[in-house]
Amino acid sequence: MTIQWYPGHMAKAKREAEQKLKLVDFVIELVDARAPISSENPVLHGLLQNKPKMVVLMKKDLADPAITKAWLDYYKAEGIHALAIEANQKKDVQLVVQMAKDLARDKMDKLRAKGVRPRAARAMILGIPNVGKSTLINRLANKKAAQTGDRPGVTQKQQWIKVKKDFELLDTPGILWPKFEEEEVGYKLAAIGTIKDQILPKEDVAAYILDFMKTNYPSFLRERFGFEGYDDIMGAFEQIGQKRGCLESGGHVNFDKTSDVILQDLRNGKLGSVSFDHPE
Ligand SMILES: Nc1nc2c(ncn2[C@@H]2O[C@H](COP(=O)(O)OP(=O)(O)OP(=O)(O)O)[C@@H](O)[C@H]2O)c(=O)[nH]1
Repeated sequence: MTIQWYPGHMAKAKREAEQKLKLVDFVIELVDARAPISSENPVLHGLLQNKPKMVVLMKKDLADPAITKAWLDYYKAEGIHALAIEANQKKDVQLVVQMAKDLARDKMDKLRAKGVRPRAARAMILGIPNVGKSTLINRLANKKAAQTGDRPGVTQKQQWIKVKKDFELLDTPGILWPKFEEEEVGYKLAAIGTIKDQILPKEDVAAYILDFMKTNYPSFLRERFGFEGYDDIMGAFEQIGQKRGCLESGGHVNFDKTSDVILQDLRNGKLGSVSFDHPE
């Protein structure tokens, strides 16, 4: 889904998320493993008040494994429940269920302590566009999972997916906007495909990726495009365009097509497992 985030849309998304939040015991916040800080929503922390959350770093298959591990260590040190997954790996999805059950158990214990009969803990998935919300909901709602029927929501009926006996998930995610404030964050989000290609010029995003790779992953550049370093970015585009056949009549390199090649190669992992945010 592509959304242009105007202030009115942001206010509406925030209102909807707030309404859904009232219905749940804890939140599953999805971020992109390649940029866990840049892909956080800026206001979620405030919306949660003291509601427990777990963080799922999605698309770990596309991220640098060493940096993902550093992120998990960081979250652990901060006392935040977090794990990294590849949505197509069943065992990874089971880890999400397990961690959610642990959070649910806390809730159940609190209810029991108050003398209230425990009920299934309810959670919702929240995150910025394209982070993998629908994919994870579908994986958690495997065929055996039953719908538990309608329960009154605030403005509409909400459907709950019974993932486990003691853990139910709201079947629609909360969608919040990405960060826009810092230019570099914008480039990172555009690089991983989280904000629309129209928002930042494609060639600028492709140039950002090449510069980032030159500094952080030069060997991946060599493996994919046949060179490591370069002095001028135009020369790098020329080489890639020539190598990948992004040519116009007269044999000139087409920079627009070359940008597409760079963006696609990064987004589908062909440039290697690349992380844009570091915990420090
Ligand atoms: N490589 C990889 N791709 C994933 C993973 N999880 C989701 N995706 C892909 O990411 C893209 C976006 O996933 P969605 O589930 O549609 O994301 P969403 O957050 O629901 O997106 P919106 O509807 O825009 O809010 C899809 O192409 C998914 O196949 C993952 O773990 N690894």
